[in-house]
Amino acid sequence: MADRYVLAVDQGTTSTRSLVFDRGGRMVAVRQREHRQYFPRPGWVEHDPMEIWANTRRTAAQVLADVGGAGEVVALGIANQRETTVVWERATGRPVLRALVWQDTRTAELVAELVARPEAPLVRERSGMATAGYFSGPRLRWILEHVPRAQERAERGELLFGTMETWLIWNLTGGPDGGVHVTDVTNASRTLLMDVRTCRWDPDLLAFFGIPAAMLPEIRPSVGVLGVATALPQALPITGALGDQQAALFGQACFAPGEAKCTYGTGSFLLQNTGTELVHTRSGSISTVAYQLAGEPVHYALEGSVAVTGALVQWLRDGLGLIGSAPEVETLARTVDDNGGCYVVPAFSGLLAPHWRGEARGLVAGLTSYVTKGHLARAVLEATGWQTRDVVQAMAADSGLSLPALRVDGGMTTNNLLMQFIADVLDTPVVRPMVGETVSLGAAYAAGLAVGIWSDVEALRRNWHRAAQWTPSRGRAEALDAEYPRWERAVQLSIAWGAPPEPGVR
Ligand SMILES: Nc1ncnc2c1ncn2[C@@H]1O[C@H](COP(=O)(O)OP(=O)(O)O)[C@@H](O)[C@H]1O
Ligand SMILES: O=P(O)(O)OC[C@H](O)CO
Repeated sequence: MADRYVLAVDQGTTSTRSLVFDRGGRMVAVRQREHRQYFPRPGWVEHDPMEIWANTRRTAAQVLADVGGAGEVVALGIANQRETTVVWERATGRPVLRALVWQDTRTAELVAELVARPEAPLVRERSGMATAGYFSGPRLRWILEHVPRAQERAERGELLFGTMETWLIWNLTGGPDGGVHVTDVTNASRTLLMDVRTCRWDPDLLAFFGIPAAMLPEIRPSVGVLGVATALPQALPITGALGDQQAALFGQACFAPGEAKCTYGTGSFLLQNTGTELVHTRSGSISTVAYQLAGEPVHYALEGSVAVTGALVQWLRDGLGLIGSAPEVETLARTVDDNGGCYVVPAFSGLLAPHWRGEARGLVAGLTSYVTKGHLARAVLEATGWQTRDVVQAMAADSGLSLPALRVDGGMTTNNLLMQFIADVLDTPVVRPMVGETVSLGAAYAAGLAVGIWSDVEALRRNWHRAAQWTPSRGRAEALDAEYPRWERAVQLSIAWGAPPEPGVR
């Protein structure tokens, strides 16, 4: 009998990848296409949804051809960049403007107005999230205010809203000709419009943001039938969809409360499974949906989202020209023994968790003539470690859960110096699995579970194998504990720097 395979689409911030996995969780084919990044104004970041749809269709068709007759591809799972917001015409499938990407900061003023309203605490209570421009709700509000007649057209049901998985599923299942308008519950949890306890659109939140219910997709479990993709060379049931960071949690087999992963890429996203009980957050982490299997209760996670980690290394390379490639940051950092008293806070577009201060701006603190580019490189890497500690502390305060180990993935995890620093600064072992493609693997797992490729999550757990581990160095945690207040002070300075000056102060 031919092997049974699963197709996964990983629709990310910079590219779209289609991958095919076998039952052992091994990747047997992969195709990738980058899409253009549009920066029409400072702080604005846009993608062309039509380009992303074309890339999805093309890469998926390519991998299906690549595996050819070798095995039978039986299901499709989707993982996507989260919070990126698309609005399109139901009748034509044409987006009303380009997608507003999760990194886009144009809603800053709008968010400040919303936060000042007396009903604002409702947002955290109901959605589990912070009222921040990072999430989709404010972007959708912005679109309805700025695209001519969008509000009235949305109210009449002529316009549809979706995050990337919704947009892709609608197109895959027929677009204007009967496309299915659905979202998975993890993506819906990032909109600020869903009650995180009931997992339904919340009328009070819709009223708060002024969003017409007629434009919203139906919320569905992450694992279960979402539709049939008829727009591919082979019709395939779409049986899994997850936001990419939740997909990485799934692909890392973090199914038990306390198990956690952090994906270290352009930004970093630490998610810790908290089980089927919702955790109320007060310390700056957010309560998000981890996943839901059809017919089963929702599993929740706490999340610490950090906007800039690998992007700071890119800045060292492209902005300052101090290194020629990202891996060179480790060589440069190893030319010195410590940070020389230097701290870099990469608040390029404000700070996300646990501070949620959109106005913060980046800074380099502690400069003396002693500091060299080696110290700066070390401070750049340490910024990722310190930010990880910030979010882990907030999550521990919110959940009371300990962190026995941190599973890691993403481009920065090839940096041994950084991974050791993270193990030391958290005083926790850091482990990396054999399969680094955790996002797409998670999407494949979700889709494959629904069609019986894997019997249950325990079968997925057995596929997880450790490739590398970093253990805390003896005595280092105490030294870093003592140093941590300096980092915290640098963060406070970066927030103060971005705040409007007090009246009378020049
Ligand atoms: N050896 C390294 N040390 C530090 N940072 C690295 C290293 N290799 C890659 N990076 C950073 O990792 C990021 C790319 O990781 P990736 O997981 O591909 O990110 P994304 O999925 O967000 O595009 C880049 O920001 C790059 O600067
Ligand atoms: O596409 P990525 O990997 O940059 O992930 C983006 C996150 O989903 C944003 O919340």
